[in-house]
Amino acid sequence: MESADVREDVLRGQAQVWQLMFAFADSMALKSAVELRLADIMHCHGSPITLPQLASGINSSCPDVHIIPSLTRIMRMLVRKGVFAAHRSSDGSEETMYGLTQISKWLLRDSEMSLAPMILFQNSQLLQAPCHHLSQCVEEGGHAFKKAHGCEMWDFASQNSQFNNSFNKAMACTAKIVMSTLLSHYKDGFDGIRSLVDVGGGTGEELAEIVEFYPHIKGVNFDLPHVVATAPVYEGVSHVGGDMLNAVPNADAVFMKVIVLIQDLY
Ligand SMILES: C[S@@+](CC[C@H](N)C(=O)[O-])C[C@H]1O[C@@H](n2cnc3c(N)ncnc32)[C@H](O)[C@@H]1O
Repeated sequence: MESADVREDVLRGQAQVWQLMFAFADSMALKSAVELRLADIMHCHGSPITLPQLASGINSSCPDVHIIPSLTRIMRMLVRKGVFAAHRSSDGSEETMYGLTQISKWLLRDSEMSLAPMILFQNSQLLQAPCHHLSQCVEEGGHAFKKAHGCEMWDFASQNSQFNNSFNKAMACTAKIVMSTLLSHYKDGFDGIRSLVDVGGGTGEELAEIVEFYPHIKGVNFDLPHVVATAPVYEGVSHVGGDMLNAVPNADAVFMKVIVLIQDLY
């Protein structure tokens, strides 16, 4: 007969399966927080906020009374994960007040340091669809993106402007975060360089950060034509479209970030 400890372990294993089974619900709740701009509503309010106040800040044609039940459930999940803070009001009303945490500050849409575009992209239906083909990739080989969408990701992006924009914004939002750390630690690395080409540089944000820090550098942002076609103008940076598998523009040094690995993934 099984001991009580073994039975306890078996039941714990079962509970962990349920947690894994519903792990997607966490990322979907996070995505909905960004879509509904919950962090921005709290930020604009400037102090902890009640659920009806949060509901009234949501851009919806529905009366608040219809919004509140589903918003309550989403907030419950997000508070449990530490995305938002919740505490009882001190005015004696017993109402729950919601506020930002160090996690939700990264969800602010208009902040310079925001992961909102990355959250929206990573959890979009278009990027989630390939995940349903993982076992098929093991069984047959091949790439999940192609199985889901019928072509490689870069070709898909060149034909689908919504996906292209969402991808480029997702990449760009990490540029400020990563580059500020890189530039403060890799101090002397750029000193002797007069020109720098960022291969697979997206819409040029990371190179713009480098050139702003080292204005003596002439920056060349190199990426696929459909990507540079949407790139903003940055002082000291020129955009060149092409395929790095054929040739890359000449420069004193080449910068590459998150490029080699993804060639294999997609
Ligand atoms: C994961 S993103 C990284 C973007 C940026 N380096 C960063 O770290 O945020 C990969 C980039 O490589 C570009 N890319 C993919 N294949 C390419 C190719 N054959 N030639 C030039 N760029 C390419 C994509 O368009 C995309 O902008």
